[in-house]
Amino acid sequence: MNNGIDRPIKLGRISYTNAWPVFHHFDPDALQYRTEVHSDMPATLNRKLRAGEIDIAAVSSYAYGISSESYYLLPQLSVSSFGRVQSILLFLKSPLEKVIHGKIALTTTSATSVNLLKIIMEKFYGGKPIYEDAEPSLEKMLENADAALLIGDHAIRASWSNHGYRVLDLGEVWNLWTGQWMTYAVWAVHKDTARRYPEAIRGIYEGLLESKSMSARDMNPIIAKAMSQIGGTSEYWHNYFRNLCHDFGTEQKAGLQLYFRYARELGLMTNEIELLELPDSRVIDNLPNRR
Ligand SMILES: C=C(O[C@@H]1C=C(C(=O)O)C=C[C@H]1O)C(=O)O
Repeated sequence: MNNGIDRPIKLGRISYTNAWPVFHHFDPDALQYRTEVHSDMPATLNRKLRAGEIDIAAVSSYAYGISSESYYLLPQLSVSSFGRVQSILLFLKSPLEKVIHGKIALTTTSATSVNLLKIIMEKFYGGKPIYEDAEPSLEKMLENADAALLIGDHAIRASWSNHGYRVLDLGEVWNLWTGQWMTYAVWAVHKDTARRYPEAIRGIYEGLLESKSMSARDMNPIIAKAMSQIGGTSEYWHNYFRNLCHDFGTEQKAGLQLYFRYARELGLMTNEIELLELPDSRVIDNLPNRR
């Protein structure tokens, strides 16, 4: 079933629930071209895409930003929120005044949110904390730190525990200070792969879009799966997915460009970024440098 392409296309899937709507109904076996799905934490997918170990993936928007010259974005796909996101959370053991000059433990699973936290701490709050990478385990992280950043299902589970800490939702803080959307993840493909295998990439892209729209029509199967795998109530998950947006339109792009600008101002990235989207496959077919 490889239809003339010499190897499978490797697709990276974020294992956190926030990306499920885009992947849940995606069936690699229904595609014309062989596609292997690799499920992982965002930071691992960021690294694997960068290293060329996978071809196309949902990645941290920050990871896209620092390597954007190598990638096309898949249009109309992101993980974004306008305000509260409920799964990018800073748990405070000490008062905020101490945290901003104290020590913060950062989950090793993230790239966007650790840099969003730096923007919030340094640019918005005028602090300069020390950051320390840590495995995503709330109590362990807080043994030696004033606050801990968790994302995804680690953050969701920790928010349900009876921890007694004050919690900041970084999507909410970003929106309060900027009035903008925040985009945490985007879908990116290596330009090389898109040029070499335009139809295979187009097939994957259309499969992801189809999954997104099926999920938008009926969230119940995803909510049932989240309840059985992670726990929580149907109401919690309805509300969680209502706050998330998987589109990537003008407003989400404006918010992401502002995030990139602030990251540049803090020296967290260097280049200006053009959000270059996957061209139509007929256009790719005619690109002069197609190999
Ligand atoms: C909304 C979320 O979005 C994400 C946050 C990411 C990051 O911080 O690098 C990467 C991918 C998404 O998982 C979340 O993890 O809760």
